[in-house]
Amino acid sequence: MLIGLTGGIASGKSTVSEIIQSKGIPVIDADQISREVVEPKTEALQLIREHFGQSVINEDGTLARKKLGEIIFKHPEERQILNQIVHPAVRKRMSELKERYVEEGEKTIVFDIPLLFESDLFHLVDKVLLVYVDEETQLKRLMKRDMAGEQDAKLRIASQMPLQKKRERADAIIDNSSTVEETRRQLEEILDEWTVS
Ligand SMILES: CC(C)(COP(=O)(O)OP(=O)(O)OC[C@H]1O[C@@H](n2cnc3c(N)ncnc32)[C@H](O)[C@@H]1O)[C@@H](O)C(=O)NCCC(=O)NCCS
Ligand SMILES: Nc1ncnc2c1ncn2[C@@H]1O[C@H](COP(=O)(O)OP(=O)(O)OP(=O)(O)O)[C@@H](O)[C@H]1O
Repeated sequence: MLIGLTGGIASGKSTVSEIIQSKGIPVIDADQISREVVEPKTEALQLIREHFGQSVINEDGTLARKKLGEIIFKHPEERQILNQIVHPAVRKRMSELKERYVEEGEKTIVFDIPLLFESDLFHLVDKVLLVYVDEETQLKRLMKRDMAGEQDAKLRIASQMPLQKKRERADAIIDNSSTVEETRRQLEEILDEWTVS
C-alpha cells in the first residue's frame, strides 16, 4: 500500500511522519529530497543559478534558501519556474527510493509530499492521508516555527491549495489542531483500518 501524506504548510506532516517512522514504516520525504537535489554541483542548482542569478547562491556554493523563498512565495510565475527545475529531480529520486523499499519487501510505504495535489502526484499513491489544522492554528504555528512575520506566513499559505479544498479530495483526514497525542490516536485508527483491509 502506497500512502500519500499531505497537508498545508506547517499543518503537521513532519510530526505525523515521525510517528509513522517510529512504527517502522518507511517515509519518503519530498522536502528532504528537494534539498538534496539542489546541493552544490547538481544540475538543478546550476539551472537555478542561470535563471535566478548568483544572488540566490551563498558564498560556499549552497542555495540561499531564504532569499529564493522571498522571491518565489511572492511571485507565482517564478515559483512555477522553480517547480519546473526542481520537481522532475524530486520525482526521479522518490521513485528510486520507492523501488528500493519495494525490493526490500516493505508492505506499506508513505510519501510525505506537501504539494501532492498541486503537482498532480496523487495518482502515484493508493490512499491520501491529509493532515489538517484550522487556518488560525496554521498561521500561528508557521509564524512561531519559522520566526516569520504575519505577511510572509500568509503569502506562503496562499501559495498552496486551500486546506479546505484538499479535505474534499483526501481518503482520510487527521485533525492536528489539538495535541500531538490526539493526532497519534487518529493516525493509529486510520493505519489500523488501511493496513488490515
Ligand atoms: C523556496 C525554497 C528554497 C525555500 O526553502 P525553505 O528552507 O525556506 O523551505 P522548505 O523547503 O523547508 O519548505 C517549507 C514548506 O514550504 C512549502 N513549499 C516549498 N516549496 C513550495 C512551492 N514551490 N510551492 C508551494 N509551497 C511550497 C511546503 O509546504 C514546504 O513543506 C524551497 O522551499 C524550495 O526549493 N521549494 C521548491 C521545491 C518544492 O516544491 N518543495 C516542496 C515539496 S517537493
Ligand atoms: N499537535 C500539535 N500541537 C502543537 N504544536 C504542533 C502540533 N503539531 C505540530 N506542531 C508544531 O507546528 C509546527 C509545524 O508542524 P510540522 O513541522 O510537523 O508541519 P509540516 O506540515 O511538516 O510543515 P512544512 O509543510 O513546512 O514542512 C512545528 O513547529 C510543530 O512542532
